[in-house]
Amino acid sequence: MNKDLQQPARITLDGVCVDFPVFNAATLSLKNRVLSSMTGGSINRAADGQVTVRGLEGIDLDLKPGDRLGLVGHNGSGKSTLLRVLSGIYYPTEGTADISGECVSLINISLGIDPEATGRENIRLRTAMMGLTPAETRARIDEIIEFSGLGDFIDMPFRTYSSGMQLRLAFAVSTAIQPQILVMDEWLSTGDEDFRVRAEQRMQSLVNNTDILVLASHSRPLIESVCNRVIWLEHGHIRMEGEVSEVLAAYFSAPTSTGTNG
Ligand SMILES: Nc1ncnc2c1ncn2[C@@H]1O[C@H](COP(=O)(O)OP(=O)(O)OP(=O)(O)O)[C@@H](O)[C@H]1O
Repeated sequence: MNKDLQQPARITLDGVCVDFPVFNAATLSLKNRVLSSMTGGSINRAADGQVTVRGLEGIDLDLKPGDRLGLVGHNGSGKSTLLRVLSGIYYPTEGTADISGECVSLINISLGIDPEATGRENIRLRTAMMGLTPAETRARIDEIIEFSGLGDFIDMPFRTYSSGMQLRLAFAVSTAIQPQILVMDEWLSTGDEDFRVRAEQRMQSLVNNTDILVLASHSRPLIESVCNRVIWLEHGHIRMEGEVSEVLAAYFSAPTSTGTNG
């Protein structure tokens, strides 16, 4: 989309809750409250017996251009669920999520890949999933193929690729557009030395030029290097929010059931 026509990016969550119904939990004893452990959301049983896991509870969030938000928290604290709400994959069970701006999620870059289709066909599939029109894809496809370095293999079925070649294609297409909002859970780095250098530059450029970044990670150095604000999630709630150094210091020094954080 023409940058001049774009609305400023904005993310506003108001009281967002996400519940997951669990259909085969009939024998689950709820006497042992899950909150006694450090991991996971709360497990609840409704009057009709339906068991649900509450992945997120009462999340309020307001992100504007310039915000680089890091998400930390134990396993099961709700980081991936929140990233999926921000990517439009999950809708809140309660509350509202208003997300304005082109969003690219790098949570699962191999999502939607068809192993029987060729690399070129998979580029078209993936760019369509990312919201590009056929004309926008045509304008970018040569660059994506060039970046992937797959040469003539681009017209071979994806299933014939080595695992490194598969990742090259998935990376090249997933990072082909500069979004206003970038959602990710790891710093993507893949391929042999030459590809890794180019992938690193491309990731850095995406992160530098996105209006809003949301990054969930267990890596303290990664969050420290790219974020300017951090939320600590615990059992689906926001336990602490604020400056990077302040929140990370509290999170990494907090006692845990395993004696270690991250
Ligand atoms: N599809 C699902 N069905 C049922 N419960 C789910 C589902 N997805 C997530 N949950 C639950 O929601 C809670 C939050 O999970 P989530 O994956 O968001 O945690 P996380 O912080 O990303 O964890 P990790 O660090 O292990 O990746 C957990 O209690 C999890 O069991």
